[in-house]
Amino acid sequence: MESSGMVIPSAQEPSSTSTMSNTYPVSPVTYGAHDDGDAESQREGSPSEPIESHPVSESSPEPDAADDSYDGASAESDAEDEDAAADNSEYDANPYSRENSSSPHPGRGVKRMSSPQSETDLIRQNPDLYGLRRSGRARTTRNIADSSDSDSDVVAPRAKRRRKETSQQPSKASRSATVSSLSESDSDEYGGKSARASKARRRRLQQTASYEPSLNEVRFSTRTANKVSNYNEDDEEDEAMFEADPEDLAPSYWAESYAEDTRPAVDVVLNHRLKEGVDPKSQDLDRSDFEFCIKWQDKSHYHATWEPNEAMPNYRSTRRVDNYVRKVLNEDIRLQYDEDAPPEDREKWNLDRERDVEAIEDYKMVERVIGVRDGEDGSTEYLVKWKRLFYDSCTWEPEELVSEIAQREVDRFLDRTARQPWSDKNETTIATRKPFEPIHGGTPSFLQNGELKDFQIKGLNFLAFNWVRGRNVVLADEMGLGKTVQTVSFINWMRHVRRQQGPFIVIVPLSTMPAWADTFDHWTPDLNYVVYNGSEKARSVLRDYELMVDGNPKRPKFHVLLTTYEYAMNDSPFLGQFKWQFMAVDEAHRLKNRDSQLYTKLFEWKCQARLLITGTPIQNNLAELSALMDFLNPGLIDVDVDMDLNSELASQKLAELTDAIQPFMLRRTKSKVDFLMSNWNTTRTS
Ligand SMILES: Nc1ncnc2c1ncn2[C@@H]1O[C@H](COP(=O)(O)OP(=O)(O)OP(=O)(O)O)[C@@H](O)[C@H]1O
Repeated sequence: MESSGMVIPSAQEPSSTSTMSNTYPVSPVTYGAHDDGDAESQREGSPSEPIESHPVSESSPEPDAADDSYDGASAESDAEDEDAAADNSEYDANPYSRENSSSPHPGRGVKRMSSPQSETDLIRQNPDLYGLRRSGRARTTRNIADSSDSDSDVVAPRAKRRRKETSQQPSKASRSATVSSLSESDSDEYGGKSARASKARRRRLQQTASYEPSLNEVRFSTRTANKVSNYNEDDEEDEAMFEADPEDLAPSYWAESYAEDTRPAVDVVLNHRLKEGVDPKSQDLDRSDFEFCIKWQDKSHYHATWEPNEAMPNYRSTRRVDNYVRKVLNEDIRLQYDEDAPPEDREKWNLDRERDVEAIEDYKMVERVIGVRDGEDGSTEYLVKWKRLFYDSCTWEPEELVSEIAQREVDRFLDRTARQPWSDKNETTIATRKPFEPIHGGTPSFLQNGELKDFQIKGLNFLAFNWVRGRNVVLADEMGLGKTVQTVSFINWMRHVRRQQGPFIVIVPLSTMPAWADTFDHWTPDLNYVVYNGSEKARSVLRDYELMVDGNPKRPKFHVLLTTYEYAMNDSPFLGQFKWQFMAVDEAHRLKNRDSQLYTKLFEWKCQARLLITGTPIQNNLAELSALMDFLNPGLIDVDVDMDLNSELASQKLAELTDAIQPFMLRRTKSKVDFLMSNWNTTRTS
């Protein structure tokens, strides 16, 4: 048992919606498989209807080890047509669909990055559409908050100048974008002072994460971003906030008069409470009646302490406390005691505070132990990654403490260190792999906490069958049918049945990253996956501690690296050093342009097996289809991208093309698998 419960801070990415063209019939072509196929039968390439007149169709995915093809074809249902048409109308109706790039690379021709706020709006307003029509499954368990370090710097000496600089970057509001409806719904709901304070509260609390403007970093968390506040942060209009705190200034500022100040420095004020004995009904409360929960600079949230107001002279950077008092405490007092304060303001304020406090408790929980060293006094120290914080917030902590609060994570770390992934070379090499043996008899034991549906086991068999054959495929099930679950199952099949321990890489859009992490956590808790994201500093910590033994990419120490397109492209020189056993690309229609940077970079990586995952395998034209097919199996399928779709021969040619593609693509629709969402709940055991 190695990892669990990863938190997903991540990079904010450009919108993934694509520009539609009319070079191809509007209805997306679908390839699919009946879910009711005979377990032993297998049909190879039965012709289907022409692509332009009908969605193409389906086959039984039941594998047969003796055959070279896993599936056959037949016409997809009319229902599929309707789904497709509905999808397209959605597309056309959405303004973002035409404006934003399908390529995450910002520098390409007509393509451009959406503003982060637009991205946020798009996610929130169109959860299905974002990421090109993923399912409507709830993705609200984790949300995005920015990870800019400017939060904690805002009252620092050079804050004013910095702020001007950062205004050249994507706006701070943009960086604070969140997919949570909660985070945005209140913008107009409450006015006046409390609204401004509320806005400030929504800014993040996490401290001092270094910010990478180029990646426009954001954070996923298990809670809404607006639960995370930085009470030390300023309102835009509050210029006084930018005055330098002399205590924060660099030593050189004071030249000769400087003497080292060793007092502890306030990093963030996390909370406040009335001192013991103070009457809460008192009408003239002020800051002297309160204690403040202080997170100290260079220390984790775990070591935050309660300090009375009169203790502040003992500390540095207390301007942050002043700011907190002005912006949070005073507002809190006003809302609690002013009878004229609107009740809805008070209610919202209290809810926000509760959420903030909950979030802070998470920051005190050990998510992973990632390193060990001898401390200065010879005692052992562990490097701790804290829950919901990026890797650049890792801190070295004494062994006694970590053992006391997270012995399980210590054990997991030691276990990972002692048993590095090892793969069976006979299975790694395609020529020496054992024949395929389909999974029968229900959910395999290498999956935990749930039961796969029959059609998902067939999907798993489809992936496994083709892997054994050395063929790369597309999993194109309709949204919500469990493509993520099937892919995660397949990865664990490789590990447990074929003794392949990676490294595997899963490249996904930002919006689906939390769902991926949840799926790994839930179904394969024995698998060590690492979420590769965060600022340059965070990724540097990741590289130093989580990925390789002795810095050697030939000796990976993780099973799966989960990342986004942005990081994959940005860190391609590093990530391209690994010899990937398997690469899965989610929302893979992003690879429809073979000239895009994402396509060319991923294509260059050494990778033995590839899987494309998409609910909309073919959208516009044959060139896109050709690009996808060549990404998987270069040169294997000859797609005539210049085909005249109006010619007499078009139907026949398209039917032939359909046959050629069919073995490489599995698509089922909800109507075909008799899909009932409520079934999930009854089958899950936890
Ligand atoms: N066998 C199962 N048992 C319980 N829950 C399941 C099962 N299969 C899928 N789910 C749940 O259904 C939801 C959708 O699954 P998943 O995300 O894997 O689908 P998907 O095809 O990848 O969807 P999308 O195209 O929207 O990404 C998830 O919440 C997942 O946990």
